[in-house]
Amino acid sequence: MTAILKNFIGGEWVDGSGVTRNINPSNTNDLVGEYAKADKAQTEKAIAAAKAAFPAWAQSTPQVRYDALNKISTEILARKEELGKLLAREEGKTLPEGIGEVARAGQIFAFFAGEALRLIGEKGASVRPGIDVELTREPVGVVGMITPWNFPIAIPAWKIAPALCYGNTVVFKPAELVPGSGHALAEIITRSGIPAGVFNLVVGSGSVVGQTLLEHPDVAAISFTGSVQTGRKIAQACVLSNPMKKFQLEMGGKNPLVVLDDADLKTAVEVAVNGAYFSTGQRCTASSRLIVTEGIHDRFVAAVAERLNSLSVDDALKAGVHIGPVVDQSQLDQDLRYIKIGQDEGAKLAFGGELLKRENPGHYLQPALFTEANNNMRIAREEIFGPVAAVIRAKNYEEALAISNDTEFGLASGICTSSLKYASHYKRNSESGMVMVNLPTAGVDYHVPFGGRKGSSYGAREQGSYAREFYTTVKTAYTYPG
Ligand SMILES: NC(=O)C1=CN([C@@H]2O[C@H](COP(=O)(O)OP(=O)(O)OC[C@H]3O[C@@H](n4cnc5c(N)ncnc54)[C@H](OP(=O)(O)O)[C@@H]3O)[C@@H](O)[C@H]2O)C=CC1
Ligand SMILES: O=C(O)CCC(=O)C(=O)O
Repeated sequence: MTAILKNFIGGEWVDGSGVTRNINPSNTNDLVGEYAKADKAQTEKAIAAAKAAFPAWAQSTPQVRYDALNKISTEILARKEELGKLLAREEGKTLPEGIGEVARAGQIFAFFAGEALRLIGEKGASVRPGIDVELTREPVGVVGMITPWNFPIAIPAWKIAPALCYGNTVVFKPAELVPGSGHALAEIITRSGIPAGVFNLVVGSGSVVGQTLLEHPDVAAISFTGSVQTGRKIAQACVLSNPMKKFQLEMGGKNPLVVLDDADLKTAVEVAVNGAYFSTGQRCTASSRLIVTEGIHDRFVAAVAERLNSLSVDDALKAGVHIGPVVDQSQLDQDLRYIKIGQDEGAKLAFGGELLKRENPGHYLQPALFTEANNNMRIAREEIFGPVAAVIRAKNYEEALAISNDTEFGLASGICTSSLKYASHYKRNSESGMVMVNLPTAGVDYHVPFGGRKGSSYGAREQGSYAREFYTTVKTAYTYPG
C-alpha cells in the first residue's frame, strides 16, 4: 500500500476529500499512485493563499526569482531519468520521449530564470513638454493553470515558470488522468525557497477544481491547454466573471504536412512518421493530414506503410519501443470510432488500425494510415488525437496549399520539398502559428513562441520571452518633475 500523495496549499501538504488513481496505460494492472483529490473549499483555500502571497512575491527581486527558478531547473535536470520513467509510466510516452519531455521542462525553468533578470522597462519623452513617460510590466496576480494529460510536465512547466518569473502566484490543476508528473514537479517547486502560497497544487476534476478557478473573482488569469470544447467554456467563464479574467487557450489541431514531388523521400517519410505517430499521435501539433502531390504519392504511401510496419508498439518502458499505448480507454474508444468513421466515409485503411495484444493488458493500437481520403471527410476535419493519419492526394503545390489551409484549425503546418521557391511561399502563406520545412510539425523548441491561429489558439503566445504578454500587464506612468 503506498501513501496517498497530498495537495500543496498555502505552504502545506494537505489531505483531500477523495482519491484519484493513476493507472499505467501500458499495464492497467499497475497502479502508478494515488493522489488526494481537492474539492471546491480546498481550491478556494489555494486561491486565498495565492492571493495573500501575491503582494510580497510581486515585489520580490529578480535575484530571488532567478535563484528559485534556477534551483527548480537544476533538480529537474538532475532527475530527468527517474522523472522521465514516471512520465512514461503514467502517460504512455516511450521512455526516451518521457526523459526528453522532462529535460525540456528543466530547460524551460532555466530559460525563465534568466528571463527574470532580463525584464526591464522603457522610458521615453511625452508629446507634452517636460513630462517623462515610463513603461513597466507588472505581474497580473493569481493565475490558474489548467493543463492536459498529453504533456504532463512540459506544459505545466511552460505555464508555471513564466508565471513565477514575472511575479505572479499560481494555483495549478494538472489533468486528473496523469497527476504524477505534476505532483513531482510541485515537490521540486516547494524545495526551491519560494514563500508559502506562491505556488499551490490542487489535483481534482475539471468540473470541480477547474470550475472553481474559473468562477473565483480572486483569480486574475487562466492559462489553459486542452480540447476546443473545454476551451470555449473557459473563454465564456472568463468573460462572464466579475472582474473579467485574462485568458489564453491552446487547443486542438488538424495539422497538415505537404509532401511535394521534389521532396527527398526518405526525409519526407521520417518527418511524416515522426510528426503523425510518435508520442502515439497524442500531440496537438501532430500531422494528421498528409497532403501529397501526384508524382510522389504512391512511393510515399508505400514507404510510410513499410516504415510503420517496422515500428514496435509496446510497453512504454521497454527498450527499443517506438510507440507506447494510447493514454486510456476513452481516448482509445475515440481513436477506434474515427477509424470506423474513416472507413465508412470511403477512405482506404492502407495500414494498421488494429488493437494489439502485448504481454501486459494495455491500450495498444497499431498506427493507422488512411489513403484515398479527401479534405471534407471527418477524419480530415476533426481532431482525433491518436496514431491515425490520412493521406490526401493533391494535383500540385497550389492545390496542396489550398487543402492545407482549408481547416478550422491553425496550430502547426509543414512542407517537405527541395524547392526554395515552394518552401518560402508555404512559410508565407500557410495559415498556422508554426510552420516547418523538412521537419515534423510536432516537437518544437522551448525558447521561441508556441501557439496557433484560427480555432487552435486564443490569446497571447506561450513560451520564450513572448510569454510576458500573458503573465504581465503594462503600466504607463507619466511624471511631471515640476
Ligand atoms: N491541445 C491539446 O494539447 C490537447 C487536446 N486534447 C483534445 O481533447 C480531447 C479530450 O481530452 P480531455 O482530457 O478530455 O480534454 P479536456 O479539454 O477536457 O481537458 C483538459 C484540461 O481541462 C480540464 N477541464 C475539463 N473540463 C473543465 C471545465 N469544465 N472547467 C475547467 N477545466 C476543465 C481537465 O480536467 P480533468 O482533470 O477533469 O480532465 C484537464 O485538466 C482529446 O481527445 C483531444 O482531442 C486533449 C489534451 C490536450
Ligand atoms: O509538439 C510539441 O512539441 C508540443 C505539443 C504540445 O504542446 C501539445 O501537444 O499539447
